[in-house]
Amino acid sequence: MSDATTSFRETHSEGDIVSKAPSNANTTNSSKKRIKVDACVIGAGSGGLTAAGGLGALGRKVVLVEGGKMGGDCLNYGCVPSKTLIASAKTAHTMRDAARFGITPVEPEVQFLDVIGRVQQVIADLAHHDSEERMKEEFNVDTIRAYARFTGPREVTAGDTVIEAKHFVIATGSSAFVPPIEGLKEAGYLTNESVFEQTFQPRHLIVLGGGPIGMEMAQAHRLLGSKVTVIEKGKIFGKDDPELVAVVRKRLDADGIDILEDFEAKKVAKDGDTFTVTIVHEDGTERTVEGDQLLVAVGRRPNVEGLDLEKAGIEYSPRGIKVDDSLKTTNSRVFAIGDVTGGLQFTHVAGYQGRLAVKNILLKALGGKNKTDHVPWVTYTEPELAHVGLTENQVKERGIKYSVVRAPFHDNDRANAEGETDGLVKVLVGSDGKILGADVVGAHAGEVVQQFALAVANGLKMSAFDKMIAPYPTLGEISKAAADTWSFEKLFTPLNKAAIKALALLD
Ligand SMILES: Cc1cc2nc3c(=O)[nH]c(=O)nc-3n(C[C@H](O)[C@H](O)[C@H](O)COP(=O)(O)OP(=O)(O)OC[C@H]3O[C@@H](n4cnc5c(N)ncnc54)[C@H](O)[C@@H]3O)c2cc1C
Ligand SMILES: NC(=O)c1ccc[n+]([C@@H]2O[C@H](COP(=O)([O-])OP(=O)(O)OC[C@H]3O[C@@H](n4cnc5c(N)ncnc54)[C@H](O)[C@@H]3O)[C@@H](O)[C@H]2O)c1
Repeated sequence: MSDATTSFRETHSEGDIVSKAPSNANTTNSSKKRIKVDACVIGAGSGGLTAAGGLGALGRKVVLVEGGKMGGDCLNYGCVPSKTLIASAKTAHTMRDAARFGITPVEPEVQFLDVIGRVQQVIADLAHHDSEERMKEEFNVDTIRAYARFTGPREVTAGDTVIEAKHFVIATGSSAFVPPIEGLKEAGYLTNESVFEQTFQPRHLIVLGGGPIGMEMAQAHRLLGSKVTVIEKGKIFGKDDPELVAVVRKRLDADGIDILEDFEAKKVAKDGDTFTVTIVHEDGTERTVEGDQLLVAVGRRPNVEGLDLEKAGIEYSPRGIKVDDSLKTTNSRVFAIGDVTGGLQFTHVAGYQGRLAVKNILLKALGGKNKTDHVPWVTYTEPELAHVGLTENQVKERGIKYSVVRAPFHDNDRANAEGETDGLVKVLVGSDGKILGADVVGAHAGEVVQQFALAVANGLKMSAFDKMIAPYPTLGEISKAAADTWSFEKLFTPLNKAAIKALALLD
């Protein structure tokens, strides 16, 4: 696949699942235009753009169908706007926090609407990358702007076009899950689709859910000056290592975010501008939280509604479309990738699966298998929280023998110079020295974890760091420090020490 292709932005009951696809099942197909293509990709988000671009670049006749905005969640309602909002929040924090650098601190005057304006501008600046024009010019991919639904095992209808294709790739992503809480619908709420288009700065933002979306948005709003309360039914950052989560928690507490763990929302009421959320602790105690805005971030649901998957014999559940390890659905001509499969929901995973689907369509059995043991993820709070490979729980569940190596940020010269000493690298090492997984918390953890992402993806051992010279002074040296600690412990066993002593005597 071309480099250009790989450079795409990897790119509501049980509750309400808001289908992005309007139901148009009653329209007949006889009056519609019919086209025949090699491949039809449904959804122009991180996964779909990558798959369509790859197939197009390799000479296939491809049609891409997008019902909403080109670029999907990542560009419009996810990664890009969230990281842009966080950038403004960090700037505000730096101004307040300047005293420790010998600079008079100032309380920033946050122009919230300008902050939101910048968010929308950054989206607009990047939109060309995921545009119909670029798809056509660079990859010879035609785009149809309509919601798609299956009208047969090898046929999709989108707007006034019936598409027959040898292969289909479903990449329709996911939507915010809205839990069935009494009064929530009536009160109204923000999701990831509306939080970046707010028209006023919340005085007190209540965030439902302490996962990555909830925590990134909670800290960003707090640093921009809003009061913030997080209501989490379990523990915040439940998928990450608690030892490292504690480091982020210390900072969130210092920022003044009110975090209520083991609390579930029972009822929401709105009176004028005020939301009152009644919450119940797992021990049964009840209390209320009042605020002027409410963000629902309690997880995602795959966009399977409205696709008429039954007509193509594609099995699915509310948790996603069923795929095998080649990403094939129960219809052997149809692949599914990204959030809609209900697996790890990250842009880089959607991109990875997009490339894999291309390989499997073109090379069939010679393609490749979907693997997740080497997938990294980063949550962009301050400090950042990053992970790659197996988690400690997974290592334990699999009965793998392992040891743990730690290297703290406070021993690193650059971290001290930058005033960023709260952090830790924690590496899980197999008995053969193989790097099984790594967690990093601290400034730029998302960059620091990349050395381990390379190592885990390539099955490298800790000894691979021996030959590496890390430039001084960098945060990357912390990874090398962890490897040095491991090598030192392995090398200087009592037996080896005795041998070295004996050799020294011979000298
Ligand atoms: C607030 C937030 C922050 C995030 N931050 C990060 C981050 O920092 N890093 C990271 O890796 N991930 C992040 N994610 C996750 C990331 O956005 C998703 O994992 C990624 O966008 C999934 O890509 P996808 O291609 O599967 O789906 P999407 O990008 O959502 O694309 C799906 C597309 O399909 C279209 N569609 C749906 N149904 C139909 C239909 N029937 N017909 C035609 N088109 C249809 C939709 O309109 C959409 O454009 C974040 C998510 C959110 C919500
Ligand atoms: N930096 C990143 O890469 C990034 C950022 C944001 C989102 N994402 C992706 O998007 C996905 C979805 O993020 P998310 O934060 O919405 O989901 P999540 O599933 O990761 O977290 C949701 C949280 O809400 C809690 N919860 C569930 N029901 C609740 C209720 N009724 N009341 C209170 N709390 C409740 C859960 O215990 C959980 O901690 C992530 O898993 C991730 O894959 C990635």
